Amino acid sequence: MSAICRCARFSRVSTLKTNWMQVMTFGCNAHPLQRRTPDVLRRVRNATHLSDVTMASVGKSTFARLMQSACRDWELVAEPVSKWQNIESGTSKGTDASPQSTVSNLLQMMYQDPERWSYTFQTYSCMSRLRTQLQPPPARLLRSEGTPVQVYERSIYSDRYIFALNMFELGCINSTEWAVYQDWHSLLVEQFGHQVELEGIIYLRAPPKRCMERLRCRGRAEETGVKLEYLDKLHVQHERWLVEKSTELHFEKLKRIPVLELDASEEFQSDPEVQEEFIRKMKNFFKAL
Ligand SMILES: Nc1ncnc2c1ncn2[C@@H]1O[C@H](COP(=O)(O)OP(=O)(O)O)[C@@H](O)[C@H]1O
Ligand SMILES: Nc1nc2c(ncn2[C@H]2C[C@H](O)[C@@H](COP(=O)(O)O)O2)c(=O)[nH]1
Repeated sequence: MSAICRCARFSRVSTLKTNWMQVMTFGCNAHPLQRRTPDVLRRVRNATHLSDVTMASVGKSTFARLMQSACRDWELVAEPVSKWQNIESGTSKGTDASPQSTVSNLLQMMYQDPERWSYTFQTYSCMSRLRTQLQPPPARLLRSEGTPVQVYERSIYSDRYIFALNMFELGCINSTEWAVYQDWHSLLVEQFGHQVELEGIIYLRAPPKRCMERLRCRGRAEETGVKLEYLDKLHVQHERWLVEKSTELHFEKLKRIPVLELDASEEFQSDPEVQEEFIRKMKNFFKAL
């Protein structure tokens, strides 16, 4: 790492959301804007997936509000779900036809016909996560005198090691698609290097049944057909990766990344004591990175 990079160290965090887990990762970033500041910037991404991880509904957005109200230097970068729901394509059929535009809901297509659309969905979700991870931090964080942290809801790693892997194991992505996905994913990680590395992961852990209750409570139309078994599978993927450490990972730094586990089954939304405990744990975690 160059001297310039050293004096402008960034931490990136991403959250993974799978069934109800969220992950944040931190990493060192060498974005040009970041090089101009001597501050230590911590970026957090939450995935969690996973929220996803998605099944989602572990409470990422709720957690994000808590984080941001706790500290001005902490920012959670949301996942572009609305982009997945509104993909605009221009169509121009024949010379006389005036150009028309169609809007597709890829999230809905993926849930309605996962065998047909999962690979397409993972290419688009991964691309949108990569784009998010490559964005420079906002000026407010760059100017901060404190220890800024950016947390991403999910990362390109939860895309691969939670969702895409899960879809492959469910048979919704075939072995050819899986090989192609892994090939370009590894190339992207290698090419973008430090810009996509994470320094830590925050795992918002909750039982799939609790996530299912929250998912129903949220009432997103595309998710009406989501079954508890699907959330169970996402939960297992999170546990394998973040707790049992049995998922086969392909990136050295990711194998050694620190993980902060928070019990998201608690009603942290309305309990100030639980909120304070979360904040204390996060502060200690960020400090130790
Ligand atoms: N800790 C919590 N306790 C109780 N309800 C929660 C909690 N976290 C989230 N919820 C509720 O669950 C639903 C989904 O939460 P949300 O934060 O939107 O999930 P996500 O962003 O992970 O998809 C919302 O209706 C929210 O009010
Ligand atoms: N198949 C995939 N589904 C995904 C992925 N990322 C998110 N999702 C789903 C999960 C939810 O239904 C919705 C948004 O989730 P939140 O938990 O963030 O609200 O999208 C993915 O990579 N693959």
